[in-house]
Amino acid sequence: MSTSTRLPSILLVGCGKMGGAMLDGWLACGLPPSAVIDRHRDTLPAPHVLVPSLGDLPASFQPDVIVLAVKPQKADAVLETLARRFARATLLSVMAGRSIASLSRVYSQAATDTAPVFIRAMPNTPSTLGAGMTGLYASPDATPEQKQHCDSLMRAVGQTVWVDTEQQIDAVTGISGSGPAYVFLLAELLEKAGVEQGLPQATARTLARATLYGAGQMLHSLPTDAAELRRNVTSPGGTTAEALGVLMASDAWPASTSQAVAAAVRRAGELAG
Ligand SMILES: NC(=O)C1=CN([C@@H]2O[C@H](COP(=O)(O)OP(=O)(O)OC[C@H]3O[C@@H](n4cnc5c(N)ncnc54)[C@H](OP(=O)(O)O)[C@@H]3O)[C@@H](O)[C@H]2O)C=CC1
Ligand SMILES: O=C(O)[C@@H]1CCC=N1
Repeated sequence: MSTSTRLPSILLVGCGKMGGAMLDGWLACGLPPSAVIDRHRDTLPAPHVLVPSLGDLPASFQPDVIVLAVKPQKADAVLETLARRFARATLLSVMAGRSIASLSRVYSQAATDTAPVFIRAMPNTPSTLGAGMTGLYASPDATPEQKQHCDSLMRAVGQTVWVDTEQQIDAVTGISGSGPAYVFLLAELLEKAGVEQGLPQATARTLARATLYGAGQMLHSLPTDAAELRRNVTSPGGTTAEALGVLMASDAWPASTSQAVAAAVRRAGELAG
């Protein structure tokens, strides 16, 4: 997905699986001159700056938005360094769980006279293809311009939805942040089941992946309820009904999906800090 809105310049701290996925999408959308702190990448296309640590940043560099994409457990050291360098900053955190209160506390303790504004985003890795889904929450002191900057960044790599409470970001994490992993697990399990039914592995893999792609395309392109799309596959007395009878038994998918999402949301709460 592309955007006609001009993207803000960024300082990206943490360029692993999620930071890297977003960066790929932003570079494809004409990111203005920005900087990335990363110890693994060798190059970044001009005019962007790649440095191994915050201390190596050009002194004059002032991004519109600082994107925090390190692990929640590693945030404090990063925030302490940032606070000493950027007194006024818009910080977009994609970290699961870490609350704005805990991030603000670390920032303010590290340097006095700071006025950071935190916005939380929960993206997902399909952002790398412009097919991301991001939930966003802004602290009440965020200005419309700061929110717009963060929204345009995340819309450049997919869809965005704003939520009303910070707690709801944890629910977003359990559904769409972690969600691609659930889908990839289904691909793995379908492939395995195909092999169990006598198909060559490569054939089972193609069938599983193409089926998830096709079904995903239908969900993306059609306004039809998922339940109706499911019923359209399910002939009375046919094969799908037999399979769904297994999957939809109360102790199978319905319960395990709810429990899995609840476990993710609970873990996000534990990471709040
Ligand atoms: N993966 C996902 O699908 C999603 C992840 N997130 C969130 O994104 C964040 C990152 O997760 P993920 O990308 O999976 O993790 P990764 O471990 O892949 O990426 C984190 C990156 O941050 C780097 N890093 C650590 N400390 C610093 C530092 N001081 N300065 C610069 N870079 C640093 C790490 O480098 P090194 O290895 O050298 O330590 C690593 O490259 C997490 O907070 C997670 O909650 C959110 C949504 C989805
Ligand atoms: O597993 C995690 O904690 C991160 C957040 C959502 C997806 N990956």
